[in-house]
Amino acid sequence: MFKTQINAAKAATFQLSERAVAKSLPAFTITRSRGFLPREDPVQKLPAAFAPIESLLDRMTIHANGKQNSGLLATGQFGDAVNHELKGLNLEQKIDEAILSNDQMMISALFRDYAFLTSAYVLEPVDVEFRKTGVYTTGRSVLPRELAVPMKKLADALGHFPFMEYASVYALQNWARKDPAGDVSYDNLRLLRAFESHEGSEKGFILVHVDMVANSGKLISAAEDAINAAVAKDRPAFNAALELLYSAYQSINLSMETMWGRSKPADYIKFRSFIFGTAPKEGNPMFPNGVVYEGVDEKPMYFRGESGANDSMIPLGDNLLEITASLPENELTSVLREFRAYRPPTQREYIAGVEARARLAGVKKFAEADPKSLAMYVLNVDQIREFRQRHWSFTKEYIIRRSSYGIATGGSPILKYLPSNLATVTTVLSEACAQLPSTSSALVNAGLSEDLADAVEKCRKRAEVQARVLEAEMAVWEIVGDQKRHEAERVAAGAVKEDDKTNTPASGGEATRSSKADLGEEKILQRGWVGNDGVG
Ligand code: HEM
Repeated sequence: MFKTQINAAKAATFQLSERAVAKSLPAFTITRSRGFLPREDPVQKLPAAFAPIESLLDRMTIHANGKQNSGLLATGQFGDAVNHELKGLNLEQKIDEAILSNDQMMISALFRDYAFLTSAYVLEPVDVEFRKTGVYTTGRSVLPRELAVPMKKLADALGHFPFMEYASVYALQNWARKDPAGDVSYDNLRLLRAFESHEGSEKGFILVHVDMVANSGKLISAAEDAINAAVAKDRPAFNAALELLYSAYQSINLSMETMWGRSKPADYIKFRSFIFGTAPKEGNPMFPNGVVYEGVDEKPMYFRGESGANDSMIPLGDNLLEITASLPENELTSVLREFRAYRPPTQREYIAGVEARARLAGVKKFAEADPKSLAMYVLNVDQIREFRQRHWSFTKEYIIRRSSYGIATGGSPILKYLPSNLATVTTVLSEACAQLPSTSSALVNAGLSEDLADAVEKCRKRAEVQARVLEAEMAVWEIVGDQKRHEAERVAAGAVKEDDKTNTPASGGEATRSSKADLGEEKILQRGWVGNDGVG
C-alpha cells in the first residue's frame, strides 16, 4: 500500500515536471507535424489581470464588433485611451510573473497583444492622415512606458525585437480553430486580433498565410529526409524526399492563389498603415527620429515592420536547394539576411542550419548527378519561382498600383528587392534545366517517365518566358523609378516650404513630413468595408 502511494506520488511529480518542461518549450518548436506553426494553437484569452489590455484590443479595431467605423482607431481616440486607461495599473509586475512562469505560449500571447497595441499606438496618426488624404504622415515618436516596458521584457524573453512581427504577432499567433477537432485550414479558422476588421480582407490576408504554413510540416520532413539521403548517398530516398517537397510546395502555391479572392487588392492599403515599421534608421519618413521606448532607453529605436518576408517556407527552399548561394552579395541580399533576424530564434537557427547542412551534404551536387533527381530539383525550383512570380503580381496589384510610397512594410525598397529575387531563381532554374537533355524524348531516354519529362519541358519554357517578361518589366520600372526620383527632387527644391505650411499632422503625430514625395502622392481614396472592392 505504502509502496503504491510512493509510486503514485512519483508519477504525479513526473507528470508535473513533464508539463513544466512542455510549457517551457519555445512556442515555435519545429516539428514534422506542425512545421513552422506554433507547437500549440495560439492562446486566445489572457489571464484576468490583463483585462484592460484585452478591452483595448477589442475596442480598437476600426470596424469593431462588425460595426462600421465604430472602433477607437476609426475615431482617432486610441492613443488617448491607452494613456488614460493603462496609467497606474502596474501591469509590469504581472508581466514579470508571466515571464517567471516560463509558459512560452502565454508569453507569446502577451507579446502578440502588446505588439498589436504598440503598432496601433505609434501608427494611429499615420492611418488617420492616410484615410483623410491618401498621404501618409509621421507616426508617434514616443511609446509610453505602460506599453514600452512590457514590450521590451516580453521580447527579451522570446528573443525578439520589441515590435510587431510576422510569426509571433500578426500572422502565425493570431488564429483559432472554429472547430477544435477540425484541421488548420482556411475555412476552419477565425482571426483573434485585427486593426481594421475581423472579417473581410484583413482576415483573408492573415489567414491565407496561416493556411499556407499549415503545409510546412511536410516541408520540414522533406528537407530532413533530403539532407539525410544526400549524406547517405541514398538515391531512392533522396528522390522520394524531393517528391514530398514538390507536393508540399504545390499545396502552398495553391493556397497562395486563394489570396486574390479572400483579400481584395483594393483593401490592402487600408490596414497596411498599421504593419509598417520604424526602420530603416536613415530615410524612413514616417519615423524620421525613430521611437523612444519610455522607461527602456532614452535613445530612439528602429525596427522593421511586419512582413511575409519573415516567413520561413521560402527561405527553407532557398537554402535546401542552394539557391541562396546564387544570390549576389549586394544591398538587397543584406536586406534579405537582415529580415531573417525578425523570426523566432528557433526558425532562425533552423533555417541557418539547413543552409549549412545542405551545403555540407552537397544537396545540389547530389541532385545534379542523376537525371531523375535533377528533374525533381528543377520542379522544386520552379515552385519557388512560381511563388515569387505570384508574389510579385501581388505586390504590383496590392501595393504599387495603389500607393507610390516606396518603402515596404518590412522596410525594403519594393521595386528592387522582389524582382531581383525572382530573377535569381529564374537564372538558377534555367541553369538547372540546361544540364538536362534538351528534348522530351532525350529526357525519356535518360530514364524519366513521360509525365516527368513533360513537366521538365514546361518548367524550361516557363523559365525562358519569365526571364524575358521580367527583363522588359524592369526596363519599365527603371523609367518609373527615374520619374519618381526627378519628382522628389523637384518637390524638395521648390514645394517643400509650401507643403510644410499646409501640413497639419494628425492628432499625436509630432513632426511634419519633409516632402510629399517622401510619403506618397495624394489620392482620392474612400474607405469602405474591407473585403469589398466596390465600396473601397
Ligand atoms: C497580398 C499579398 C502580399 C503582399 C502585398 C506582399 C508584399 C510583400 C512585400 C512588399 C515584400 C518585400 C519585403 C518587405 O516587406 O519589405 C514581401 C516579401 C516577402 N513576402 Fe510577401 N506579400 C504578400 C503575401 C505573401 C504571402 C502569402 C507570403 C507567404 C508566406 C509572403 C511571403 C513573402 C516572402 C517570403 C518575402 C521575401 C521575398 C523573397 O524572398 O523573395 N508574402 N512581401
